[in-house]
Amino acid sequence: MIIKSIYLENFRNHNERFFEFKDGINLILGKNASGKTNLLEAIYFCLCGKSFKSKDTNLISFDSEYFKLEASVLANDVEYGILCYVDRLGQKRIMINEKKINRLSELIEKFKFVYFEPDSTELIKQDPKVRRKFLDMEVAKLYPYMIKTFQDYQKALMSRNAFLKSYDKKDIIDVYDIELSKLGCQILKKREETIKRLSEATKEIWYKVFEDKSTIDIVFRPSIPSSSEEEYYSQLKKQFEKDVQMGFTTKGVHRDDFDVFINGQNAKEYASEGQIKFACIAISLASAKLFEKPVLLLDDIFSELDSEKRKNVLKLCKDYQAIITSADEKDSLVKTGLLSHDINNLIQL
Ligand SMILES: Nc1ncnc2c1ncn2[C@@H]1O[C@H](COP(=O)(O)OP(=O)(O)OP(=O)(O)O)[C@@H](O)[C@H]1O
Repeated sequence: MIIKSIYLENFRNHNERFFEFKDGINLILGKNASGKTNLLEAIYFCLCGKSFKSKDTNLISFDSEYFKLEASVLANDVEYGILCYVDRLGQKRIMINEKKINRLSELIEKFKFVYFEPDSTELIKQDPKVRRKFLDMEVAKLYPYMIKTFQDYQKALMSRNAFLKSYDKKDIIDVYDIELSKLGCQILKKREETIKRLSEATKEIWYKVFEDKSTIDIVFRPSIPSSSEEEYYSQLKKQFEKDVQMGFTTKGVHRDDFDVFINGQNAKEYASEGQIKFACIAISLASAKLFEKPVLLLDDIFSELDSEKRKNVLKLCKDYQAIITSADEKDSLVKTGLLSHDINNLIQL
């Protein structure tokens, strides 16, 4: 897949800008606060219909009433024109080839991308919610039909929790337990599969980029480890008294987590900041291997990497279209030899 160009109108600090990209490595250089992250956010918005961090109206330039994005994308040999429009009243319109889309999942079905942000280290350091969100995004990109399963599970969970708070008849809760077991098991299976593939790919990347003898493993921690709906259901049932006491569902896929181990030690507890950053880079690049030629959106990936590691990252990126931002001065990149390394397009903001 290739992003050929994007036009931004009143999107954050970009009032009217047009950017063209090439296949291979596109390096965007610019000073702090020049709008590099905002440009990646605009591309991200076009590819999945939302921002990675902000609500839609916050993306409108401070002094404007709306933002508009127009991206030209080539995916599976088909040309797509994506138009996104949001105004201050929160009205939102997303069109692909002049046809309004009904579900955001239509975007995720067509366009595959990987996004690395400087805050990606939160993936390891933060609470399980962040990891579940990341994992479910990976699952959704691999199996777009799972988006509906996630939504249905959330609805069933909320209904069960509401019922637990005002519980009086045990038999009614069974309806929710059956539904949660069915959906929960589907989610569990897909998360397990995805973690397995991600872990294998991460090991490969880790070795290629960091070229040392340390090891990395990703280990899934399901809240209800089970291989069938019946087993899931009976474990859910076992928690029933506790759930009534607590007033919410204490076990299920909404409490799943995964851990990252470096040299057999849990990274969250023992890894250095540098190791955590490397692990997150490796996981992001590994995610790219799960799809067929996704676009890589890599924000500030070079900071804290020495020149050897930067070159290794670039080597891995050159098989994709990668849009990489950096606050480094062009001269300093020339000095480290980075710019002689297959940069296909250099954009100075
Ligand atoms: N809605 C908005 N309207 C106008 N400007 C905005 C809006 N939201 C953010 N900005 C501005 O965008 C600028 C930040 O842009 P961005 O985060 O893309 O910078 P950057 O080039 O990635 O910087 P750094 O190298 O420091 O990460 C800030 O000056 C911020 O005030």
